[in-house]
Amino acid sequence: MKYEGLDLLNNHFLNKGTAFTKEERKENHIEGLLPPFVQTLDQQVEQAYENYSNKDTFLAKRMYLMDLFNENVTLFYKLFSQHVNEFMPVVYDPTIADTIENYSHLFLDPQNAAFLSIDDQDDIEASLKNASAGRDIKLIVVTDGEGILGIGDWGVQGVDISVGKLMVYTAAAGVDPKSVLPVVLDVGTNRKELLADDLYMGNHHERVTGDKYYNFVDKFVETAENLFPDMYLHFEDFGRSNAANILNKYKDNILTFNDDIQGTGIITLAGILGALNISKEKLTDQVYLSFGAGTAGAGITKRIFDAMVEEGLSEDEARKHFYLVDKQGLLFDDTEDLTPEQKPFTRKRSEFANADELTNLEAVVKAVHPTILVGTSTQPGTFTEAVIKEMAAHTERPIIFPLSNPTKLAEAKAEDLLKWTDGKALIATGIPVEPVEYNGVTYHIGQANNALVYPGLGLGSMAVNAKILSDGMINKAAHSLGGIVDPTQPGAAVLPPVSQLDKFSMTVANGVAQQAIDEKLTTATDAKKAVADLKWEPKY
Ligand SMILES: NC(=O)c1ccc[n+]([C@@H]2O[C@H](COP(=O)([O-])OP(=O)(O)OC[C@H]3O[C@@H](n4cnc5c(N)ncnc54)[C@H](O)[C@@H]3O)[C@@H](O)[C@H]2O)c1
Ligand SMILES: O=C(O)C[C@H](O)C(=O)O
Ligand SMILES: [Mn+2]
Repeated sequence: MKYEGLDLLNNHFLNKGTAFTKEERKENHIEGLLPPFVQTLDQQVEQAYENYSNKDTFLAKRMYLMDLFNENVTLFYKLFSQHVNEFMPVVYDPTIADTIENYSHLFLDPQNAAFLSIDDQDDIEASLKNASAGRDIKLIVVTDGEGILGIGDWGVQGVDISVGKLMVYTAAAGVDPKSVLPVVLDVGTNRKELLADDLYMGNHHERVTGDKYYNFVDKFVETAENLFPDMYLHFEDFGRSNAANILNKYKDNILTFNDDIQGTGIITLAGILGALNISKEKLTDQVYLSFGAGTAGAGITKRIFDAMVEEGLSEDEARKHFYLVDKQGLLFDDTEDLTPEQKPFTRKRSEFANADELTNLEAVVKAVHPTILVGTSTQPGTFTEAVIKEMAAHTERPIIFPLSNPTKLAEAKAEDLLKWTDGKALIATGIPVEPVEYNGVTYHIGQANNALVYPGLGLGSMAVNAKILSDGMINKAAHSLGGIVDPTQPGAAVLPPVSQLDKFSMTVANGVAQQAIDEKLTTATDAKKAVADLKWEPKY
């Protein structure tokens, strides 16, 4: 189908705006619809950046960028690619949390998303076809909005996380924006203020659960697979009771990925390897404490556990290095309401003289002397001075990762962690943090956010159209981020900087594609060529 006239200007994939040449304007019947001067893409970028810079708040900046995306995808990504560091917190976390909480009130445009309602299941196929509009979809990010970041259940408003994650795929790894589709599964919401809000745009009923819920997810997966057989299916921010079930159901049969479980596991392992590269310690000597053992906490624990086993420990030996703390305190084998993912990492009460007192983080830190403390609890400020000083009293370079997002939920601030440990802590945070000056040293703080790996992992997997996403491919991604940061520099970060996101996404993509080839999960033979062939660039 040929687009011309206003249809062309209104198609954000094809629109070049003021960059349409005189000839193109004539040929496509848009002469007179634009100011006469023909601009270059660079001039458009300059003008857009000026406008962006004049907005006062992150929210206003984000709204401006979303408008730009809706007008001209090429311009949006060219601009994004030139300001990755500056735009990430605006296009993505933490600002995206504000737009999700206020989605129904801020709403202007559905941004190509497919809205699938559990109440209209016969429409699934038509909805996916309508939203894809004939495009060859290779990547879907789907959410059901139940476990958005750490802010919980936001129903259909969670669609913005699918939109935002996809924008990062393109900015970081050059995934073709024409090949992606954001999807939200609207199964209701349990957030009372949304149900009571007349302007709430989702289904006004509580979440549907059980068989009806899982059948709906099944129907979506099956329909999407039929329509888009080469698709990479990325699950995001599902609730704690469903995320792992869904991953386990599909991971051995289709090319699928759970970002909160697997993506977070990869980036945290990469961060820990980076920290150990600085401290020159061994992974198998570490004592690991997970504070918050939900989707992310348990997913990370499993990844670090697997890494210890790969480094030579038996499963039983490796398990002894792990402690999980959740709402109930330290998790024991007799703790009530354990999730299946928590069970393998519980402890026996008989291991402790004071087991019944281990109901809070400080008591557990005192009892087990962790060398690594990872926070995925959604509980702000819980890495207190007392907790951190106790930890630092028993290990030379404590590895401390407060990963809860968005900013308001982080377990601690990097500057406090450095102060409380006299600059010894090896830190990574979930959200971006400016470098911290302490005692004359500039400490760079790594961002352990899955956004540093999922784009490359996805591009590599899609490039070779791997049958599934294997543990080997995941492992490869985790080991691909080493060697970029110089660990001998004082204040070195444990992870490479977001400003190099595009570069190391390619390293991850190439490594993952090669691993898929080595494991015979693809018919492709040349990883680098496959990745380069799939990579999209913003240009006219
Ligand atoms: N940095 C990253 O890349 C990344 C990735 C995924 C998740 N996260 C963050 O991790 C957090 C958790 O996400 P999730 O998907 O695992 O959510 P989740 O709901 O599955 O898990 C949260 C866990 O914290 C526990 N918890 C609640 N209160 C607690 C308390 N007082 N003490 C100890 N534990 C407590 C809950 O019981 C639950 O098990 C969120 O803030 C999210 O933004 C960060
Ligand atoms: O979205 C993020 O910033 C990371 C992660 O997927 C989360 O749920 O917090
Ligand atoms: Mn997430």
